[in-house]
Amino acid sequence: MLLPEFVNKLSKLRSVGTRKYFSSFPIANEMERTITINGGDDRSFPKHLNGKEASLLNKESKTTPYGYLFNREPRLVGFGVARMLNRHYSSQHHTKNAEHKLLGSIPNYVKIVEVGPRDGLQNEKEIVPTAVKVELIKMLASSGLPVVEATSFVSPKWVPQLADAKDVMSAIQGIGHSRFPVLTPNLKGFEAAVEAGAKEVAVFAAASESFSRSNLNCSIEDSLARYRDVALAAKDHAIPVRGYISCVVGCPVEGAVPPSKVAYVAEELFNMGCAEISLGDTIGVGTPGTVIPMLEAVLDVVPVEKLAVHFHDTYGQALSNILLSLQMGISVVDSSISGLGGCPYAKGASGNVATEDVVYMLNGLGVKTNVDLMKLVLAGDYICQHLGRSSGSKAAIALSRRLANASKL
Ligand SMILES: CC(C)(COP(=O)([O-])OP(=O)([O-])OC[C@H]1O[C@@H](n2cnc3c(N)ncnc32)[C@H](O)[C@@H]1OP(=O)([O-])[O-])[C@@H](O)C(=O)NCCC(=O)NCCSC(=O)C[C@@](C)(O)CC(=O)[O-]
Repeated sequence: MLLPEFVNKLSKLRSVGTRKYFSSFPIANEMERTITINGGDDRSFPKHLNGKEASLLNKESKTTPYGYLFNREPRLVGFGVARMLNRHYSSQHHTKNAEHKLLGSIPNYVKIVEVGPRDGLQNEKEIVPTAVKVELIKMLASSGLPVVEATSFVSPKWVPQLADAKDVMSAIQGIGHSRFPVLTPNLKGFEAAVEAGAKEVAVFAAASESFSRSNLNCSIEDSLARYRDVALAAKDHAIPVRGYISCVVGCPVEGAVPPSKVAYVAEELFNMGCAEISLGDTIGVGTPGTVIPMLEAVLDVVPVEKLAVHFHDTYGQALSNILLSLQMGISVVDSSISGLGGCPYAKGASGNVATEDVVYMLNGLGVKTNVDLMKLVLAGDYICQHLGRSSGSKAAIALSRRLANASKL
């Protein structure tokens, strides 16, 4: 599609029924911005496009950088249209919402920690090629995500999918502005991670004894002892350590987990120097009814600014749990692109909350994330194509559908 045709298409969009959405939209500026972004960043055109359309796009990409294809149902979609939808669903329409008395306590900015390349992929049976992982990480970083957890330096016998951790780390050195922490279960993993260029690491304990044994092959106390060694070594290297706690409301073996147990582990991780503590509902059983008492117990021992939440969406409760966590002052949220994920040692647990859904909700609340939702949708499309499955993000599915409909007008 050439530029004039594309602009025609946009004018048509403005004149047929979509006026109420787009009438105040500064098309010229937005087109300029789109062209600048795409012109300066050739990765805006993912390399996973199909046959004829891909070659057309490649051929035209220098002169028509606003063209974009979704390859599941090949069609040319104006990237400007994508941007318009992005704008339509952005916080610009909702900046006042956070001033409502029910939302007044939520933070102005939320840091999203993208865990898709690690938590999202670790459970995949088929080995995902290193190049695909690297491309995914690059796409996620280019969407503006401040933190993309890249991989794990764990035993390849335990998690074969992430056996290429060293290669992934070497391929992403120096890209973008995101931080790329990695999981390290012990000193051996920490040393390997540092050698591979990791600048941040994460340790992972559990609030349930049974889960600790199945995930780490040791008791909670033994895991904390290992993590003290990792924290000491990290201090020597000036490397920040994040501490995860799994099973903060429920365990696949033990059932309900008392808030006091979570608070105990959180305080231990905090005291050993963890810069951030992420509270994981590993099997996604929590509701606001169980998450509130757990958070209250942890907030008694760890300052709110050190806490993050990490919800899986097995029972569809993740967004409500995130909203109440924000209302309780937490401003760091973990999520996974397209809702990928599930822990190999938590059978039946479904994916993490989808990053696209979290960003969509935060945009609607007028909370800043600095993440470009449409670029996330493209990253999700890329990895779902590779895995041969549809997205677990409702927002991504709805936005893709709107794009498809807009392109037909
Ligand atoms: C902790 C261990 C290693 C203990 O595993 P082990 O078998 O008890 O350990 P070991 O010390 O006896 O070592 C066994 C073998 O592993 C090797 N090994 C030992 N350490 C490493 C290492 N770091 N990197 C590479 N290799 C390692 C070690 O060298 C040895 O090799 P061998 O002599 O047999 O050839 C194992 O249990 C493990 O790797 N567990 C990781 C499990 C995992 O990654 N789970 C998923 C992440 S947690 C999660 O997803 C939850 C979270 C964070 O997302 C939050 C939430 O949702 O709740």
